[in-house]
Amino acid sequence: MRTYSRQQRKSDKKIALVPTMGYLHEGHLSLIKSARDMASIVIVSIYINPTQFAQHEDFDVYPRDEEGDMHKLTTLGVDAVFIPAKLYASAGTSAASGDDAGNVVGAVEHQKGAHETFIQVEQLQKPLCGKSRPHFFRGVATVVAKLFNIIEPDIAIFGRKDYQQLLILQRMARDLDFAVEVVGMPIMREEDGLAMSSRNALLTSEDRRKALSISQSLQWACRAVEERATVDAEELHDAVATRVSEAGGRVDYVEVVDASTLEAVEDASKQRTLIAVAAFFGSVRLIDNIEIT
Ligand SMILES: Nc1ncnc2c1ncn2[C@@H]1O[C@H](COP(=O)(O)OP(=O)(O)OP(=O)(O)O)[C@@H](O)[C@H]1O
Ligand SMILES: CC(C)(CO)[C@@H](O)C(=O)[O-]
Ligand code: BAL
Repeated sequence: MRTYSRQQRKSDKKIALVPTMGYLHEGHLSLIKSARDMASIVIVSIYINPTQFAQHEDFDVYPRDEEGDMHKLTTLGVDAVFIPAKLYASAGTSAASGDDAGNVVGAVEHQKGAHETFIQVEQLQKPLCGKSRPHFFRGVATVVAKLFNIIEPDIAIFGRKDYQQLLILQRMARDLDFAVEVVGMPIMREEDGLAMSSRNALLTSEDRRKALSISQSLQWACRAVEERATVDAEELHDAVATRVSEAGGRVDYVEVVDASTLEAVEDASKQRTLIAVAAFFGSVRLIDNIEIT
């Protein structure tokens, strides 16, 4: 992979990377189309990264369709697809592969003599998804750093659906001087408003209908702030959480935060505000968010 991308660099080609976990939908394809506008070489990676899944999470059932993905990518005319068999295997079952308490958290395969280095973006990884998935962002940052080192792209493109992930990767690139511009793109939605996600394929049709409560309540909250019906973060939190749980979702979190720092705010009209939701429908965990400017 590195040989290919270095050849492109030698002929002064600008390289854009779109990292994914496959099972591609229109959200991914929109990132790839933007990549095409920004660079002359577009590389897509597909890797279901075990280090970002806890052992109890859905690594084994995560949707996969390599043939379908390759068909979509060929139709879009991407220049290269990187599908590594294995990017990360952890060296041990002690603190090297565990959380602060020394527990093993990733679904990663443990192999003697394998990897033991991780990247952590200390503060930004703590709130929102970091609370219920403490292993998650360390796994993401480590594997994305490896992709950056292998491919050496000029630009890397991520979706704003995974908003905290985007902020963390921007911070990692800045803090560690990666020569990569980390760019965020808008959330693509189904016609009825549901944020596109590979995991939507795991929803029953009834849960698919219930899951609409996420985007609908976020839209409602955004209007409420814009119309000054309510700007109080606690009220917004309670209203969104109630709507999602009354629809049958199990709320993981609803957070009303400063969109740059992810710190809690009191008044949603005072700064660029992010309202972010994670909720389970059946065993499927979905995330979505809305930015209020
Ligand atoms: N609806 C969407 N709109 C824009 N970008 C998206 C959307 N869904 C995912 N992405 C982006 O695509 C990239 C790859 O994400 P990934 O392969 O995990 O897809 P996903 O649909 O988010 O899957 P999951 O169901 O695991 O959340 C990430 O940068 C992610 O933010
Ligand atoms: C960025 C990523 C490809 C890292 O594994 C993943 O978290 C994703 O698909 O959003
Ligand atoms: N896009 C998020 C990947 C994950 O939830 O593991």
